[in-house]
Amino acid sequence: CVLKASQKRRPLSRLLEQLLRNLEKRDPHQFFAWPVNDNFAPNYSVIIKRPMDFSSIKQKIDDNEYRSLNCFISDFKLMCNNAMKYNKPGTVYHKAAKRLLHAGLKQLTPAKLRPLGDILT
Ligand SMILES: COc1ccc(OC)c(-c2cc(C(C)=O)n3cccnc23)c1
Repeated sequence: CVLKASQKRRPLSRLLEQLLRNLEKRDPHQFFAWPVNDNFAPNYSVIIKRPMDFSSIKQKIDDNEYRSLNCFISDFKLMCNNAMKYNKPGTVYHKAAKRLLHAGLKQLTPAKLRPLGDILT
């Protein structure tokens, strides 16, 4: 069937959704799935000025807020760096963030992205 204009996803959005799904697989405990709650993380909103999580990234994709792949990658790095800033080294969250950042950036190298064609140009 022919998709209505409203159902057509922009090529960049379709790519970012695919990349997001692959990144989420590297967060098996879903520590990064939702915004961190101050009730579980004392003073989180005081220490972390720009919170970020996978659900917020998904919302930004759906709202067409990402104008480029680099903006998407910046939010992914922000999310991981927030966790490495708030949580002390050696904690489960700091270690999970470090692993996620490392694994995620390996998925986002030009060599890995090139097969996706000139969608990025
Ligand atoms: C233990 O189960 C959960 C469930 C959801 C969480 O964040 C969405 C977190 C969580 C995630 C984080 C992060 C990412 O810093 N965190 C920091 C302190 C206390 N809890 C958390 C933990």
